[in-house]
Amino acid sequence: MLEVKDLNLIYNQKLHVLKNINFEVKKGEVAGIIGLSGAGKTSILRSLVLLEKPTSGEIKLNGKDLSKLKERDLMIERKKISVVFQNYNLLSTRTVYENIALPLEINKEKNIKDRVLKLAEEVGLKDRLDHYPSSLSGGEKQRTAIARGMINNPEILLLDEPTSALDPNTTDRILKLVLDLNKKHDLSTIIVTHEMDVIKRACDRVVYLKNGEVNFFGPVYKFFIEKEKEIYEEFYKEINIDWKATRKKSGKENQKLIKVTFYGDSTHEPILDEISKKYDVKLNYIYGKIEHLKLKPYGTLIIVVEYEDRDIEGFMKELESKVYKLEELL
Ligand SMILES: Nc1ncnc2c1ncn2[C@@H]1O[C@H](COP(=O)(O)OP(=O)(O)OP(=O)(O)O)[C@@H](O)[C@H]1O
Repeated sequence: MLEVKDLNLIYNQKLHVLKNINFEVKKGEVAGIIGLSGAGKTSILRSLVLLEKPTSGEIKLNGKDLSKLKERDLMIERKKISVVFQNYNLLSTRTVYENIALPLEINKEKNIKDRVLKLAEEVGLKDRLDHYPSSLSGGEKQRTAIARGMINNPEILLLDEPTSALDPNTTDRILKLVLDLNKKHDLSTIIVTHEMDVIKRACDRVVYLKNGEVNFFGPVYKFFIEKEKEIYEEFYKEINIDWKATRKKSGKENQKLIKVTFYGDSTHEPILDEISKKYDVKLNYIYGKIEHLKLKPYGTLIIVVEYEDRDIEGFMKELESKVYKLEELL
């Protein structure tokens, strides 16, 4: 439904911030756009709704290239994409009710009260409708901004850093709300974030932006499995394991250092235990973790295999056939 093709954005004819960006978002999908500060996330978000006119490339919504539309047609198509900005952009002189109703008032639409009340109930703001933004918590402000974004039944909801200003419990509740709305309305949702956890817990596919380029675009599980080392080094420096030291320590004869990746149901099965017994090899676990993604878990283990005179080739072959990925690190 949304296709971004060879998108380029150059600010002031010199700063090339978005370089040949390609990705798509399907109907009902939750896509995440992640990158470190300065990677170009906000620039993409602004380009998607033509607040920034792309220097070249296409932004196709249901086959129509928004960047080529005339002002009037663009206004019509633009209404199908709602943006919830990071600072909420709520009007301080209007109550929660009046903030949510604003887009309907501007369009002089009917049944405003019914629609606002229904949505307020859905997002959990029924008891806050006559409050002003200054008396709302961060989570309530975010709910109000999301409700206002949803009031026109958009086809795409674009959320800019929806949880970066919230505590962990409120983050949980806002992500749950976003996923509930996504399911109930079969709504395509794009979340711009710098938090890996948001990608893990809420997204189906991810666009990983690095220095204005798409470094990865694909399913979230593939992203974490294939880009693991890179993203751990970039985003979680403090828990990165010392690969060099690990390699050195295990560099003896009749030993292999392997990395095993599981995905889905096999993550919780005793595969290694069974195969190691069958081939009578000894396993020394150096590092392990299980991550819970939106749909299925994935796990990584780093193991030293001690094999003496055992059939190590048979062991490796059988293990490879039963796990998502097997790598020999040494
Ligand atoms: N309107 C603008 N004019 C000129 N340069 C800009 C403009 N907006 C952003 N930039 C520059 O473009 C680059 C990408 O910025 P952008 O805000 O898109 O990144 P970001 O990934 O959203 O970062 P952050 O997470 O810090 O918000 C930065 O070098 C920034 O200084």
